[in-house]
Amino acid sequence: MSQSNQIHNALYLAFQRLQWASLRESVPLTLSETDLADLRGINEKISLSEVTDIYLPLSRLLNLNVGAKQQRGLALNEFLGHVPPKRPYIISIAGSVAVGKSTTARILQALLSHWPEHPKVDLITTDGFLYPLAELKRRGLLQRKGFPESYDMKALVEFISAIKAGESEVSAPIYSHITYDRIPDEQQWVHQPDILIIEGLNVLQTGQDLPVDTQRPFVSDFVDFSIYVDANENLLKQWYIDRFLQFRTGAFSDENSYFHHYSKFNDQEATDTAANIWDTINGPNLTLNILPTRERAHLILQKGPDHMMDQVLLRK
Ligand SMILES: Nc1ncnc2c1ncn2[C@@H]1O[C@H](COP(=O)(O)OP(=O)(O)O)[C@@H](O)[C@H]1O
Ligand SMILES: CC(C)(COP(=O)(O)O)[C@@H](O)C(=O)NCCC(=O)O
Repeated sequence: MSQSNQIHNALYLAFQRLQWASLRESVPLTLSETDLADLRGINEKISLSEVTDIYLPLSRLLNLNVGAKQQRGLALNEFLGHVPPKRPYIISIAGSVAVGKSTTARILQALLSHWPEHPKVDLITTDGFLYPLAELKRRGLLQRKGFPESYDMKALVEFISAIKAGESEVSAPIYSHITYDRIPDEQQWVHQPDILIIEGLNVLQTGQDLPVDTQRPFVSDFVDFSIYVDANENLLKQWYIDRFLQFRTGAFSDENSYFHHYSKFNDQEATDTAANIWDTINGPNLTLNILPTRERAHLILQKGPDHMMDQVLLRK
């Protein structure tokens, strides 16, 4: 069954792919060959029609929303009679492991930075706020990686709160998919961007899903526009396995890789291993903690086979 069947129709305007694509008509934005090459650098599998049909209308919608927010800021300035600090517009991107959150985030980062009103667009992933591997082991959470309790939510909320307060420099820890751990002694710095995109499976989670000591505020309190990237679980599992098979010949062959031993696996062994990780960790996390947050999003992007977006749902 398509997961879209479970979404509350009264909450969203639904656009089929072609209807959505037509909403870019008035976008004065065209992509040069260099821009396209940059997008290909993000993910060579991304098709040009996906960019023009889905991401350009989306960048137009986001640009309009950023503009509306900036106008409200001007009204507030006039009312208060002083100039407040520059506060970034915050966009969050949620969804399952392997749905394409980071690819979506990087495409949006590239497209949004073309608009002269907001050229500085930074991107943060919440993976950096996973507890370090040793701490996950100490807490017995190795099989619960990605679950709410595996993140240092307090630090994540402090981070986003500092960004929203307009602090001039804020840092976040960095995660490595190769070492499967936080990178020690390295930070990503954020210096008052016009827009911050924050991507992670937990960005729509609220108090009900989180440990008691981190119940309020939560990430979504600081977010201006939230996106959920959605797909049927059968596809997600397949995309997870495909990515795992690619990693086997790429990242896992690095001797520092946590999964280096998997690089010796044949196709069947690697497929079985990935399917097992999906069935025991990422699949249950999707059902228990990620999918229930979907209807909190302002926009839901629904993908079909080959990562083609077939429906877009926009909150009324
Ligand atoms: N639009 C797309 N077109 C084709 N492949 C994609 C697209 N988005 C993601 N992928 C592929 O799907 C897999 C998961 O994408 P990724 O962005 O790493 O997901 P996430 O950040 O949600 O875990 C990767 O192998 C990636 O190359
Ligand atoms: C780090 C993650 C929790 C987040 O994943 P992402 O959405 O960035 O792909 C995930 O990649 C993960 O490590 N899950 C645990 C099981 C596994 O896939 O190894």
